[in-house]
Amino acid sequence: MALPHMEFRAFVQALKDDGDLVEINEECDPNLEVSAIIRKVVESDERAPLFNNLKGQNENGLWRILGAPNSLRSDPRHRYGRLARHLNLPPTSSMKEILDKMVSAKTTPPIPPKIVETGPCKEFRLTSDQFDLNQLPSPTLHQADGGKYVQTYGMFIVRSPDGKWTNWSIARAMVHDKNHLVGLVMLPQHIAVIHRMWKELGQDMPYALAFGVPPAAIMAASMPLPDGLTEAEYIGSMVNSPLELVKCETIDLFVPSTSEIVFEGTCSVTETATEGPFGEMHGYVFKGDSHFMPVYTVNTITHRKDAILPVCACGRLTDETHTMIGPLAAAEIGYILKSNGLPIKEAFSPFESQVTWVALQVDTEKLRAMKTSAEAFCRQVGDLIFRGKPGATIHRLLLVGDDIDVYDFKEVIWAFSTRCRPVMDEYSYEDVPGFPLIPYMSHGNGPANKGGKLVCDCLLPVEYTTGKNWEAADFKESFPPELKQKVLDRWHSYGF
Ligand SMILES: Cc1cc2c3c(c1C)C(C)(C)C[C@H]1C=C(c4ccccc4)[C@]4(C(=O)NC(=O)N=C4N2C[C@H](O)[C@H](O)[C@H](O)COP(=O)(O)O)N31
Ligand SMILES: [K+]
Repeated sequence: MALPHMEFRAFVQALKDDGDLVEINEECDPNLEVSAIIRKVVESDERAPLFNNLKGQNENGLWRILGAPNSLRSDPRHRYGRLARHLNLPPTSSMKEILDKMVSAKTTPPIPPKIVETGPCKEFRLTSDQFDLNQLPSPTLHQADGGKYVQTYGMFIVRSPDGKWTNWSIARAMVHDKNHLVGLVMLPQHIAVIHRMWKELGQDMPYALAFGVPPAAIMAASMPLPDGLTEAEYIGSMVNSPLELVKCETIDLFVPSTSEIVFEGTCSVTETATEGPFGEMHGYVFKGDSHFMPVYTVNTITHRKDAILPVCACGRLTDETHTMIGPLAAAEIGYILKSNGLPIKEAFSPFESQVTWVALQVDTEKLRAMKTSAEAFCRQVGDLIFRGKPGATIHRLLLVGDDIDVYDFKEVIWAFSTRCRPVMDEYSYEDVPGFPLIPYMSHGNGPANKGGKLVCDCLLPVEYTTGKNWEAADFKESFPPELKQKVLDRWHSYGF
């Protein structure tokens, strides 16, 4: 078996070896029961549930379900252990180490994938008359959802008509009928950009949808990497070995050879159907909130024996939409600011902001050397991020000083609450694309797709000129080191 970050089945075994898996062998109903269990798991950072016995499985065990594939662990020492296992990092890794790994391939040469003849994803093959997506255990995730969201943690593979750019990404999709899905295809996402290219040609877009791909791949699929970048090469470079891909049966695309399940077909550039509502990443499902979205035809399914479908039952904290979408966008945002020469040290999207904020730690010594004003600096940051794709889902950028750990929300909210004067220290952006999935946008008072963004300056004026002129009234900063050491040494003998 390959390493956990390179093969999904090995990843599931690694969770089991970590004591981070609960195997449920009694029959569970994919209609809400499975999702209710996953919801309870992710709301309490419980171990990942593997449902081995689903109502509706076919004779070859298609399919089982792994819930909460990339959510949090309750032990603070292994909080991000499931994410770390996606990247072959130690389970004690911090979020900083995980995100640094995700940007590490920006400065190393791409490693193209290796094409192999066949692989485990080819063990079984079903043509469209041999399966019915409504009979298979496609899960209903929230009672008000508009359909069975079978696709929440699989990877769409689509390629530009000229063949130069192959994009891997996660985008949701629900069962439309026996052999069709309908899925969210929305700009500025690359799947929508490429869909438009095919639409201009008047040709339906070939796609593959691979479930249970190498965990390192699904991480990059969820990251807003630059336009035109082929994730397969990026991931190869990130893990320092070529990904093994195998050709699809019916279309000219390639999928990871160890994928658990592969759907193949074409995404219509003309036919749409109602998609949604869906219990989304910000924690809401609005009844009747559906839109017309493209229809995907599923021509062929190939899969492993007893294949596992990974499922993200998204909504309120803390699931994959929070551990991945916000932090991975923050990693890209931090990289963009640094590569434009701005004095940014760390970038993170706090879960408590429902990943609508990114906190940016500023190197204030370098900031002072810039001899800039708060307004000029904040506008520089806002213009770079709010007018680009990686910032699409973020509505507040918080600039904080060296003393604030952006990975610790208590620190971030302290700086925001005490150093950013409402209105005066906030720089608004109403003329940039907005993120229509946030309720104050989709169901708010203003336009759903435009504006509603702020750069919040949580740096006090002295941090721009002469530097921090205060001490925090806390144990760390308000006592001489030798006294602190004495207190720590004697903590237990005092009686604590
Ligand atoms: C990890 C994860 C990511 C996403 C989603 C989900 C999970 C679990 C589910 C649970 C299915 C919920 C929705 C929520 C989704 C969503 C929709 C729009 C914006 C953000 C999220 C959405 C979706 O339906 N449509 C979409 O276009 N992008 C999604 N992303 C983000 C997307 O994978 C990243 O943005 C990535 O960077 C794409 O690649 P590229 O285009 O940059 O190359 N999808
Ligand atoms: K991507």
